[in-house]
Amino acid sequence: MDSRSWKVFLTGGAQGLGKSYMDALLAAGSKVFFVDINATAGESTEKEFTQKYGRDLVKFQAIDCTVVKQFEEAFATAVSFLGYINLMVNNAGLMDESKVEETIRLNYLTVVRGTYIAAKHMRVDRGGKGGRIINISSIAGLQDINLLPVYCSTKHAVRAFTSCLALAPDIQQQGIEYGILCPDPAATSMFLDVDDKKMLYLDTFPREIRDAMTAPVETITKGFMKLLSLDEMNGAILHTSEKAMSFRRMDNVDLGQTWPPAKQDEDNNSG
Ligand SMILES: NC(=O)C1=CN([C@@H]2O[C@H](COP(=O)(O)OP(=O)(O)OC[C@H]3O[C@@H](n4cnc5c(N)ncnc54)[C@H](O)[C@@H]3O)[C@@H](O)[C@H]2O)C=CC1
Ligand SMILES: CCCCC/C=C\C=C\C(=O)C/C=C\C/C=C\CCCC(=O)O
Repeated sequence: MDSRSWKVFLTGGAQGLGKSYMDALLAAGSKVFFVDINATAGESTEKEFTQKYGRDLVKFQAIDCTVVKQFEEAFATAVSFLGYINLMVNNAGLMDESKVEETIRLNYLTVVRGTYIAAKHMRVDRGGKGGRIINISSIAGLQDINLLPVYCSTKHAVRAFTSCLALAPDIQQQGIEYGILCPDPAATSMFLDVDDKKMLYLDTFPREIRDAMTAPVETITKGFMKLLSLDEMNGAILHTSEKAMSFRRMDNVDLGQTWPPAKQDEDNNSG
């Protein structure tokens, strides 16, 4: 567990993984402002955490994160509540292959927007106090998963975007560190409510296999807290599964001028 106390802005915290990250952050002494489009679930989570940790430590606002004005205004309200923000968690996400625009808008454009809003506030070289930005990608941001072409590409985009920011030449002056969490499938509504519109070729993915590879929410939260506990987090990509967690680096394999690749090259490149 990280010993620092954080002033946190988190998106999509009403339920699922975001709620669990907040629970761990609050238990470790942090103060959290969270937003979610689901007002009923958000208010219920706020009530639960207020009773558990105290009224001054957690605040919820119902917004649609894809609406830039709502996002900016909620961030400003969060700064008033917290004093400043030194941890931004872009967590809200959607997995539904039948909703192409909505998925790209929430999973990618909104993460870009949220990252820039937080970075503007945090940058030490522009009068801020510095901080960390953790963007939630997925195993689908590390591998090509044929069941989820749209979702998968948004998670690759989140991972690539965040890695690019971590490589900025003025990163030290910014005083910001960028990290990426890549969870395996986890037992949230995203997993429990999956159907053959949300995921392609679902019939090729038997229920027993799905269940066997799905991690408890607590396991993914341990990964989140591990990432946050690093003395130097900038550029870290942490994959967290039911069995293990491991840091990742993206490699680009040169296959030469022959296509299709030899069987051995294909196998070496299949993750
Ligand atoms: N559950 C899983 O297997 C995995 C999830 N992830 C990622 O983790 C993140 C959280 O996922 P879960 O907790 O599983 O999902 P979830 O569906 O349980 O929670 C997502 C939350 O985002 C909120 N949300 C949706 N649209 C919104 C909007 N426009 N504005 C504000 N809030 C909005 C929902 O109301 C919900 O509370 C997502 O980015 C997801 O892609 C990554 C890997 C695995
Ligand atoms: C077993 C998963 C079924 C439903 C998953 C629900 C939500 C998952 C969200 C993710 O971000 C995880 C992404 C992909 C999971 C799907 C398949 C994993 C296949 C992994 C592999 O081929 O190695």
